[in-house]
Amino acid sequence: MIKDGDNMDQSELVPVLNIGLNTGRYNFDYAMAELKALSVANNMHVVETIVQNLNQPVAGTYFGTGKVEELRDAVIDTGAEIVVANDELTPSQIRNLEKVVEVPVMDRTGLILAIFANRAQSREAKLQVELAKLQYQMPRLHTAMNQRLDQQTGTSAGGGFTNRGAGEAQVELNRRTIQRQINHVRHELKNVNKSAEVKRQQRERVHLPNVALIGYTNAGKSTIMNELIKRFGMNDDKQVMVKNMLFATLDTSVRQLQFADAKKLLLSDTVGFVSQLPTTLVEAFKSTLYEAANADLLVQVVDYSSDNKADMMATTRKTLTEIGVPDLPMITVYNKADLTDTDFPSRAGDELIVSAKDEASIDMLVDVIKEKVFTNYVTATFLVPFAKGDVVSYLNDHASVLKTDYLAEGTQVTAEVTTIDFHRFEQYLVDEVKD
Ligand SMILES: Nc1nc2c(ncn2[C@@H]2O[C@H](COP(=O)(O)OP(=O)(O)OP(=O)(O)O)[C@@H](O)[C@H]2O)c(=O)[nH]1
Ligand SMILES: [Mg+2]
Repeated sequence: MIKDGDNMDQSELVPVLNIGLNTGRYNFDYAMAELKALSVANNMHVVETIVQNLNQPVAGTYFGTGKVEELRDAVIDTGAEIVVANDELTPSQIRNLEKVVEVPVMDRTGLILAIFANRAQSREAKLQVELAKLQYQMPRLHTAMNQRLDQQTGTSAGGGFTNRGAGEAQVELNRRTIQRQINHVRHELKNVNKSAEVKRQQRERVHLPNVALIGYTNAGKSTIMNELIKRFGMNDDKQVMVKNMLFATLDTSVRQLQFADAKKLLLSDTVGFVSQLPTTLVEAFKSTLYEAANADLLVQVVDYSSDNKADMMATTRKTLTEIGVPDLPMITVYNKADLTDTDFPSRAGDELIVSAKDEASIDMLVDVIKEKVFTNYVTATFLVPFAKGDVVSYLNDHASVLKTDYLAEGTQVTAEVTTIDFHRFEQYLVDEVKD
């Protein structure tokens, strides 16, 4: 089930009309339900949906002539202020439709871009979305929606350009303005990337395993992240935002978790995927999903209660490939089992059926994650001279210490350590107990 927003005051939402072309795609109904949820995520309220069965879009107008007239009448009857199409439209289809319906026409790509532009938080995400939006606007300078998108997201370009009927000279001027802005944003991004890169390198130096929650939007990634932070996070760790809305998360958050046996890992919550992700946004995803691309383990979260979970998993796989995430070890977490009749928690190999709010489910998930990432541990005994107190405190902080004895020669510590730490402290080794 896709939800469309929690208790929003409809009067503050823009009335829109959704349109879609049913070309016989087997998941068409789901795609339309998702378009509605995306519209709501962009502060819109869907007053009507009109679909047409056609093998392919009409080149000039998307819908056939009769249907376009029906659409115009429906816009008048319902007071819809925008028409939102389920597919990516050509610039001329948008212009021709706008001429008839006399309200701005937006396509699925424009809608996703607008949501991202409104939600992006970090400077890097904002710049990536701005870049994607400028690239999308470039060939669509003639459309009314372009102007609206611009006003809505308050781009630095300011309003003013793109009026229908604007002269060619004006359009050319605007094109050059956009090109300059694209260059500027690209330049800014390089600087931001540098500082993000420094932070990443710092994290890498800590040598902690990196686990990333990934998957389709609204699957419950952030909810699972918060349950894990609640139980295993550091004291000052903030929770991440959970919302019953598509694209609640647009930036990656990384938190450190520590378990009772002192083992630690880094957990990242990432932006959710959606079908028909605009190609201009793939770049933006690439940089925000750096954490996923460099993870030791991917935890794919799937809404088990959705009839469309197979498609969502296929889209997730496809998007991971598109953004260049390599084939990493992955477990699959079928979430929201509480909304189904299936017993949970349960596990079959690398697949779990859980509910994020259920304690036993989180325990099972933690067990599987630990089993996957803490594989290179050895139990060893080190005799550390008293002068090397920092080594003992390091072991206390980073390893599961099983036994400590104060001997005449120094502190003797038996601990479970990573193979990296094992080699680091090999000089103090007394006895390696087992693998
Ligand atoms: N019933 C039920 N609801 C859940 C469960 N897990 C998450 N939810 C709800 O599903 C909605 C989406 O959860 P999020 O954690 O924001 O989903 P997300 O995968 O982070 O979504 P994006 O950030 O948009 O990619 C919220 O309303 C959650 O409360 C679950 O196990 N059972
Ligand atoms: Mg989220």
